[in-house]
Order: sequence, then structure tokens, then C-alpha cells
Amino acid sequence: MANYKITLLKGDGIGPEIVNQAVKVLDKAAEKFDFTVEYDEALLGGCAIDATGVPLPEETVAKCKASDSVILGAVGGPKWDNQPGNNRPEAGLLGIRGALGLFANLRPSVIFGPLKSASPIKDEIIGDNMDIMIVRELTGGIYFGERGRDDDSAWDTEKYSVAEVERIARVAFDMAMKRNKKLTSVDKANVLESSRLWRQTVINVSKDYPEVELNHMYVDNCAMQLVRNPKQFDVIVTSNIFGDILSDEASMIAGSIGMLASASLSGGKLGLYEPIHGSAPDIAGKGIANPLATILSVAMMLRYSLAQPEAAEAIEAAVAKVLETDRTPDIYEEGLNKVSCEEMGDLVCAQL
Ligand SMILES: NC(=O)C1=CN([C@@H]2O[C@H](COP(=O)(O)OP(=O)(O)OC[C@H]3O[C@@H](n4cnc5c(N)ncnc54)[C@H](O)[C@@H]3O)[C@@H](O)[C@H]2O)C=CC1
Ligand SMILES: CC(C)CC(=O)C(=O)O
Ligand SMILES: [Mg+2]
Repeated sequence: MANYKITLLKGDGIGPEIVNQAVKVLDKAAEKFDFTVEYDEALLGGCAIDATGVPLPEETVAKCKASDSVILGAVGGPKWDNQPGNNRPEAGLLGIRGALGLFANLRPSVIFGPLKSASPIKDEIIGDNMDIMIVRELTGGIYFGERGRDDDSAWDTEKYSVAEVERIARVAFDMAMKRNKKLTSVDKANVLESSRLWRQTVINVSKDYPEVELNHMYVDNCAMQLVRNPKQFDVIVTSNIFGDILSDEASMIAGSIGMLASASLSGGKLGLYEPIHGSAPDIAGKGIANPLATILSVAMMLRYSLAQPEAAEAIEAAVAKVLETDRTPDIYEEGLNKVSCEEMGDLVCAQL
């Protein structure tokens, strides 16, 4: 029987609440699909600063590296907003992504049928099966570039090498080949030199994928097109910062940021799985956070890192079924049952 070692980075704010639900669902899937899971917890973010003085203790990196996969809640919150930039909770998150070489971030924006009416976008614009895969470069660009500050100015640098763009472009083209063979590369090549290198490199890589229809779009237009006509997109490949922003926008088409899962991959088996949202300090501790983005991240982990596709599909099907009747407040609609974070976890387990 397969046994998997999973490191939990619960983090801050709603992180522990949502990860606890995801663990429950993973345990249920293990029972049903005949595998076992061993958990270890490690500190990341504000809770790590409180306990050790730094957002990413070395022990956390070592534990993650020694595991089959990592589940992360979220980090950050007002308590740590006055930390120096390189010691903020978010710096810990960037640090673990860098330390594990997680250069490819997959952020699927999928609408679950019952949620169509929860989306602020009109039904006819969303269509019947909106399914966009955002492939975000995760260990380069402005979040990792040289930064600094002097008396009256501050700077952050957007820098990409050909090799960095090539490897993320290949992930995106491979993904497009498995889907509808359509790839939109999003950049700001009308202004940024780094985007011009990005675009040229994507064009060069496209020669190895003649079956994929490639188009290019400026990021400002893409932000608008996502709302105007999301059906035009299959796979989107873009830089770290643009992917961060566009995926939050895409989440609302799917009904709520509490629904969007992600996989951060390195090319090897080890992956880090987290919701795309943050630590939501405004609702932390109230028991009302939507745990489905984290639960769906577990499904991605089962698919991409643990080779348990049936278990992944079963979790996704269970989520779809529960959404017909039960909703956390962020996706609540009149006439349905309003449930807490914990109840939502229990309902997905029961459905499984
Ligand atoms: N991956 C991570 O750990 C991330 C951490 N952050 C950090 O999180 C903190 C809060 O950042 P915000 O900009 O407020 O973004 P956020 O994503 O935490 O929250 C934005 C809004 O969405 C709501 N929301 C988020 N997740 C939800 C869920 N599961 N269920 C229901 N509602 C949900 C929140 O209540 C809030 O109104 C900051 O410290 C930020 O740096 C932000 C984004 C990603
Ligand atoms: C908090 C940042 C480091 C990242 C972020 O917003 C994200 O990855 O979605
Ligand atoms: Mg973000």
C-alpha cells in the first residue's frame, strides 16, 4: 500500500482552519482509495516569525524537501505588516517557493455548474464549461528581482532570462497539448524589455509545438478580456506578477476566491499545493472561510504529485455535489444551506 509523507504549512489567519478541512478530506480519500498518509507540520510565515524570529526556518525547508508533497494554507496578516520586507511572512512564502525550485504555478479557474449563479458574471458570458488554466511563472520576475530603497526612492526589478521563460513556456505548451491546444501568452511587450524577451522566447518555443494555436495579449487587455469573454481562453502563460493578479480576477468568474486551487511544481514529483487566496485576516477565526480551494488543491496534489487520479476525481466530484445544496457565506445563495468551514469539510468527506 502506498504511503505518502506530507508536510503541512498551515500558516496564518484562516490557514489552519482551511488546512484542517483539507487534511480530513485527504484522510477520507486515503481510506477509500487504499493509501496511507503521514503528516508532519512545519512553520511558515507570521507564526514562524513569532516562534523563531524568521518567516522561513531552515527546519521547514528540510522537512518540505524530505516529503512527497506540501500542503500550504496561507501566510501574512496585519500583525507582521511592519516587519522589514525581507522578514515579512510573504518573504517566507517566496523563500520556500525558491528553495524548492517551484517555478511552475498552475492555477485552474473552473466553474462548477451549481456555482454559475454565484458568479458576478452573466451566465451567457461564462458559458457551460468555463475552464481556464493559468500557468504562472513562480520563481522569477519582479518578486525575485533586485530591490532596494534609499532616502527618497525605492525600486524592484522585473528580470527574466531566456532559460526561465523557456521552461515555463514548455510547461504551458505541454498543458495546452493535453487540453484544447490553445495558448495565450500574456505580457506587456509594448512597454517592457523583459516582456519583449518573454514574447520572443515563447515564439521560439512554439516551433516545437506546431499543433498549439499561440496568441499574444497585453496584460491590460487580458484583464478586460477575462471579464468580457472568458470562453476565448484555454491556457494562459504569464509572468509571476501578472499571473498573481490575473488569477485573483479569474477566481471571481468562478464565483469566489475561496474556490481556486493551485499546484506549484518543480519538474520533479515534489509539489506545493495551496489555495490562491491569502490569509483573509478579516474572517480569520470566525469559522466562515471557504475551505474548497484548499480541498481542491489536495485533489491537484493527488493528480500531479501522488499519481492517484481516481482519488483526485472523486474529491472534485464530491465538491461539485455538495455545492448543489451547501455553501459557505462567500458563495451562498438564497434557498441553500449556509455552512461553516468545518461543516463544508465534513460534507465533502460524507459525499466521498
Ligand atoms: N499565498 C499566500 O499566503 C498569500 C498571502 N497573502 C497575504 O494575506 C493577507 C491578506 O491579504 P488580502 O489582500 O486581504 O487577500 P486575501 O486573499 O487574504 O483576502 C481577500 C478577500 O477575499 C476573502 N477571502 C480570501 N480567502 C477566502 C476564503 N477561503 N473564503 C472566503 N473568503 C475568502 C477575504 O476575506 C478578503 O475579503 C496579507 O497579509 C497578504 O500578504 C495574500 C495572498 C496570497
Ligand atoms: C503573497 C505573495 C507572495 C504571493 C501571492 O499573492 C500569491 O502567490 O498569490
Ligand atoms: Mg496572490
